[in-house]
Amino acid sequence: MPSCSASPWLHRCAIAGTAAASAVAVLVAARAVARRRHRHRAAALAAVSVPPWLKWLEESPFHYKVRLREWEDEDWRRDSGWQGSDLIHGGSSSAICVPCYFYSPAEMALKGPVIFGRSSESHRGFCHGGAMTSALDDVCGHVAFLAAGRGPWCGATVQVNCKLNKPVRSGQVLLLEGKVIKQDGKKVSVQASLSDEDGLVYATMEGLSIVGAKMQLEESNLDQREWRYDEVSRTIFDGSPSWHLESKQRG
Ligand SMILES: CCCCCCCC(=O)SCCNC(=O)CCNC(=O)[C@H](O)C(C)(C)COP(=O)(O)OP(=O)(O)OC[C@H]1O[C@@H](n2cnc3c(N)ncnc32)[C@H](O)[C@@H]1OP(=O)(O)O
Repeated sequence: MPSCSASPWLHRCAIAGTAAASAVAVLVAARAVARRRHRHRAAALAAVSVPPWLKWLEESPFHYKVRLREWEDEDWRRDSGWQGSDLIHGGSSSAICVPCYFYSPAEMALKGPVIFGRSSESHRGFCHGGAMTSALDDVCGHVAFLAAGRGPWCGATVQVNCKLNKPVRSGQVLLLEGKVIKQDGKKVSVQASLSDEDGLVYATMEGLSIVGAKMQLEESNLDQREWRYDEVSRTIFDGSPSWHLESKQRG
């Protein structure tokens, strides 16, 4: 290091260089933290993944696993304008947790396990009817977006008419299924159900979702995303090119 008194200019350069190096170090550390958080989140989702009786969904040649970046990447989610965690796709600590969805284009049907967590409880040991309805609402929206072929969040669920047939125990894992039965312009009619391993039906829904609706006052690239199908991994991604590639590399 040159003498400071001998060369104030060199001294300033050295300080600037040190500051730049620190900034780079902070950036690298922040990236590492983000990557670690991402891995933890993916591990948390994997930990609550598909129960043995629904493993066939992972192996089915007719189904594609659906991956939305906002379900998996908390940092990206926060930086992209989301303000909280997803009611349904927020991971194992959620009251209602769908760890993954599988879509069959041929059937226009979306299926996935749903875990009603301890905080979904209402009456002693049983889960809240609103929790069952929320799960059905979620599948109604997402199956409509997939079947309409546009992209994620291209509309909303506007009707969920549910029939709650049997009480669901808090902690219970059920199969959540939604199927498009009709599309009339922007209106997509969906039938959905919650059933268990033995085929017992706990709830059914006749729902309506609207597609091609403007959901944000100011639209951004996020609202223009399209579904991307990856035939090798049998996955549907949310269409952000970098996310698609990064996810493929990670497997
Ligand atoms: C975002 C979804 C993610 C999926 C998983 C999560 C599910 C959700 O929680 S979604 C969030 C909860 N839902 C909402 O907040 C929806 C609130 N509603 C809305 O914002 C608006 O109704 C919106 C934007 C969806 C539709 O508005 P807009 O694009 O102006 O549609 P609009 O022209 O009024 O209606 C289109 C058609 O749908 C019909 N329609 C609209 N709402 C309803 C309704 N509730 N019931 C029956 N029909 C309806 C209209 O009658 C019209 O029919 P037609 O074409 O025959 O005349």
